[in-house]
Amino acid sequence: MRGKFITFEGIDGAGKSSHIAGVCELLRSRGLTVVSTREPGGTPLGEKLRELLLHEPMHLETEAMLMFAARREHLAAVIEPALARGDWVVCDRFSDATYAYQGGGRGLDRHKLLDLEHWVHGHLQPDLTLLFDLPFAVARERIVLQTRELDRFEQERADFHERVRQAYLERAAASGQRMHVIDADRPREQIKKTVEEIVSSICR
Ligand SMILES: Nc1ncnc2c1ncn2[C@@H]1O[C@H](COP(=O)(O)OP(=O)(O)OP(=O)(O)O)[C@@H](O)[C@H]1O
Ligand SMILES: Cc1cn([C@H]2C[C@H](O)[C@@H](COP(=O)(O)O)O2)c(=O)[nH]c1=O
Repeated sequence: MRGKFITFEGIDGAGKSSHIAGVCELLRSRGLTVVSTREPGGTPLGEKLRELLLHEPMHLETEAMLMFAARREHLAAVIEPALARGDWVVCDRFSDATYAYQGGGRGLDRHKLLDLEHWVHGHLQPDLTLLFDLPFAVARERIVLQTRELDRFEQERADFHERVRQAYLERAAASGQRMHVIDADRPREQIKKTVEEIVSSICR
């Protein structure tokens, strides 16, 4: 039987990465084989593209096309073979991020993104997407506590991140049952409980 595809989304610093390992553990405890991966990245080529995308200035359309180029490689080398084997794939970001960041944040025409999406993954969509939602100011406070250098996206102004957040919420509202909005402005333990309840609902 084909595996399931779960993605995590949210503005930078929303706290999603903190919960990915827990979800993989939960799925493995139910006897499932899990592949945990991320975008942009997830393959040797994708990780090289990630470095460029996060640190090298580039034209907006170049950015969108490189996101989808990395995704094409990721789908071909990792995601599609894993799902075909019956493994479950847990991915830190996927195409919803392109609609939110390149579409909402940067203002790229949605039709161009639809064309790229159709080319790269046709009708394949995640079975479940967890959208970690919180105000930008809260996410920013969390990010500044980290001592590392901020990447190109994290360095963007508040209005960029507000548009990304809005685009995510609009996408969630239009997604039917696929996307679940999680209030991420709460203590970690409460979020963990919500995440586990949602993920458990698709394990049955
Ligand atoms: N519920 C929470 N309350 C307070 N701090 C949190 C919470 N969840 C995560 N953090 C902290 O916020 C920071 C960002 O968390 P994390 O890296 O999980 O976010 P992220 O959504 O994956 O971010 P990015 O997309 O930028 O990689 C980390 O320092 C993490 O320890
Ligand atoms: C997949 C994808 C990602 N991004 C942005 C979003 C983040 O700012 C970075 C990735 O960093 P993270 O630590 O893994 O969150 O890339 C994007 O703009 N468009 C995309 O499609």
